[in-house]
Amino acid sequence: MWTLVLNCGSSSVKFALLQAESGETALSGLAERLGSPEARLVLSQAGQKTESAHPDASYAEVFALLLAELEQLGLREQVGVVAHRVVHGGEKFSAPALIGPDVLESIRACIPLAPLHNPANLAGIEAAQASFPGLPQVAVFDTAFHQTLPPVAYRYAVPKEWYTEHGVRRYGFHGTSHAYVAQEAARMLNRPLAELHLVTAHLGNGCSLAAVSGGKSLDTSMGLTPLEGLVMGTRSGDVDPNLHDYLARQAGLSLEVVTDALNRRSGLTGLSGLSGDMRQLEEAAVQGHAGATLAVEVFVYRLAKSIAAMSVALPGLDALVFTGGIGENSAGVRAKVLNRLGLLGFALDEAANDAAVRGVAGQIGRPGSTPALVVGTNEELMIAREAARLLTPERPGSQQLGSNTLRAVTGGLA
Ligand SMILES: Nc1ncnc2c1ncn2[C@@H]1O[C@H](COP(=O)(O)OP(=O)(O)O)[C@@H](O)[C@H]1O
Ligand SMILES: CC(=O)OP(=O)(O)O
Ligand SMILES: [Mg+2]
Repeated sequence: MWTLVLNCGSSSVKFALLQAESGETALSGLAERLGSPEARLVLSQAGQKTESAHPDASYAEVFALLLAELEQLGLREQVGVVAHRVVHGGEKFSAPALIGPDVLESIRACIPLAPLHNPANLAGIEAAQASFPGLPQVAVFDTAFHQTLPPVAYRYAVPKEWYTEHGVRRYGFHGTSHAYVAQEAARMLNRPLAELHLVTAHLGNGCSLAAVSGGKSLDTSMGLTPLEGLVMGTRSGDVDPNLHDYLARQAGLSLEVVTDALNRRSGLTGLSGLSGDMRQLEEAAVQGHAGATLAVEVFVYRLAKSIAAMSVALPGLDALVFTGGIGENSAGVRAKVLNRLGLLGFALDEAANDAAVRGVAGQIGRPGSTPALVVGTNEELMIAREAARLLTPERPGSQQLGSNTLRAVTGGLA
């Protein structure tokens, strides 16, 4: 059965049509800069990439283009389930959920906690429901994997009623990616996941760490929202919590202006004054751009510091895992990070590090040192697998959903 996976971001949509069992992918792609004059669609099929410009295209228009493409390939009728990445599920979801009116309402209720992501996720769900009215739609939550965090990791040191009445706690994100690369790391190390203690570093546009012990998340660097923790492409990560107050009094800036700047004009973008794209910054740093050099150095310093802090959650550290666009491709970032982490037993194998680029996974630590692995993430495959696990009752670990339950939660659609 083919699964259509949709990952709707704040200005982009990633999608894949794949088989959950084998990972065989018929079509995948990315629509980015939606709503802007530079909007474009990139499709990958059988190793071939095609790119087209669609100025000012919206989510709905991109979805129509995707459907037309599926139709043309004769695959539209083959889609058996649509699986959606949903960024914030609050405390309600520790597993994927079949989308019905209640689940939609819960996703909507989490909009204030992920204002950049959840509205886009809902737009994707609504578009898919309209186009595939008879099919089960499954939500796979970024937050679900981190529902195993103990209170010591998820509680903030703030008044108790903020937690009990308003849900103020650490939730954590990028859960499907952290879970997937932890499984892959166990395979590469040839050891059971159940006995491994890992720190996983997902370094894309958004960046986060997780401490994964026996396949369970024990701590993570993102918090109530995807703004906390590491330096990211456009997000600040950790700042002094008094920042809003200070800027309001000192510069007359409103809550909205500061929040928007921390999300969209900070991180690598804010530090460099040039770009939030690591590859571009590394190139500019080589040319002597001072802002780019500073941005990369701050990114690396904060990352190394957080990896050391994250290892406190674990009884030991069996390996560090790098993934995401930066983790998979930037040998420079990986080298600088490991060189700062000698105290955790890391020692870089330079040749292995230089060899590990897009699509090439590998061990980049010297023999006898704490292993450091580069692992390609595959959130789409993991989302398809999670959806299949939910919908196939006989599989071990899946939820036992009978057809009546299916009908109930989908409001009669299944
Ligand atoms: N060869 C490379 N060298 C350094 N950074 C790279 C390279 N390729 C991609 N990146 C960086 O990866 C980041 C995007 O990561 P990605 O995981 O694709 O993003 P997203 O979170 O949107 O999925 C960007 O900062 C980009 O510059
Ligand atoms: C939660 C999050 O930060 O997601 P992304 O990296 O896709 O922005
Ligand atoms: Mg990504």
